[in-house]
Amino acid sequence: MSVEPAAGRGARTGRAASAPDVLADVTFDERDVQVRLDVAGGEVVALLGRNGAGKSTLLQAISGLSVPDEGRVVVGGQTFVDTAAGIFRPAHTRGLGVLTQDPLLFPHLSVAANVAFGPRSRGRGRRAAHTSALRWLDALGVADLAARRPGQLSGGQAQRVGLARALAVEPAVLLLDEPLAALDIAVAAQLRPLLRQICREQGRTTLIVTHDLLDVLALADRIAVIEGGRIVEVGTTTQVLAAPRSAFAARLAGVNLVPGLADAGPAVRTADGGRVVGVGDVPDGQHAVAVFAPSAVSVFPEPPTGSPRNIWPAVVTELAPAVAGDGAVHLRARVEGVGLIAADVTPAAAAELRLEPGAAVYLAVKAQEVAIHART
Ligand SMILES: Nc1ncnc2c1ncn2[C@@H]1O[C@H](COP(=O)(O)OP(=O)(O)OP(=O)(O)O)[C@@H](O)[C@H]1O
Repeated sequence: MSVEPAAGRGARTGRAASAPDVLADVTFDERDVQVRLDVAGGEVVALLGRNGAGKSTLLQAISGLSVPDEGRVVVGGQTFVDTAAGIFRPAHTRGLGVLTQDPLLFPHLSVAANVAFGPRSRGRGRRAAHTSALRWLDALGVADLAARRPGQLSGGQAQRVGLARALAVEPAVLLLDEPLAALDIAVAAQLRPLLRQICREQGRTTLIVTHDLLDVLALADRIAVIEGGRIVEVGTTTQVLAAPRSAFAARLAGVNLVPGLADAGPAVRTADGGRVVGVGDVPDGQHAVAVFAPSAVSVFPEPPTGSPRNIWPAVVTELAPAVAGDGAVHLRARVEGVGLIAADVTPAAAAELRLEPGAAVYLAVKAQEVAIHART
């Protein structure tokens, strides 16, 4: 897979860290949205929050699709919006790469013409724009679809074309609004590494709205959580997931995450000598994370017999009613070398196992229940 960097964009280290690449400080009265966010050059920020929180409104303020009642939007030193000074640059003059759930391709144009449209409207000649479109389609693995109409594409193909179109304008900033949400899991899993390469490995300043923990883990340097039109939590991905302060981040972090390096197994080897076996294809030695649900963890008083690949002695540290309120007991137990692991057990099992803080137990997790992903 090869995805070329857009001309003129530096690597992550290539930009001055002093000035933010994106500054948005905007208020929408009717929507009750008031947010301020800085994004540094080359940084990938994930915007999280429940439906209606204001994530898309923030992206629209930056892209020019919505006009704030008050505030400023400055990208790469250029003022796109300054309500006090009466400045508003229309969306098509901002040179940003935008991709939403639905790539909104022009149905009457071929795939190649859709991708060439941006460069054309920015003054490139027909031939140069076409050549650039083919280059981007090739980089995204869909060159063979150049002559098709959007109606002849699958969802995943259309999203690759949408990404090629967003990149063909050589955007200063990428704005991605749930780009994988409409795709089925297998197609999203194919596109995620491509997005990772485009955003992170090539150091493109990116804002991505997502509900998916896997997107956050694979792509984001920082997380900003929006609730009720306000940013309630901002931090590095590791900080927010390790110690979430907002309800949304806590729910997102409700899964077990074990970071480390990938090794054959496939498995994740932790810095403290622990190992979690799972399913995944992260190359050996790369940063990886093992992800599994508390419901996938079984608790035993003695080492279980049978097939689970992960069996760990553990000490219970905490018991609480499960967040879901379904009558299950939510337990945390410390596993040497692996860390704190959350497990859900039924109240009957909790009683039978005499689970209480300090109890010595064994945790078992089947390898098939553990997803191993590349990590930021
Ligand atoms: N075009 C619009 N005109 C008026 N109000 C709007 C408009 N679009 C969104 N809103 C309102 O603004 C608030 C924020 O909506 P927004 O679409 O930004 O949320 P979101 O976090 O992106 O949600 P979702 O995850 O559902 O896309 C909501 O109360 C919504 O009803």
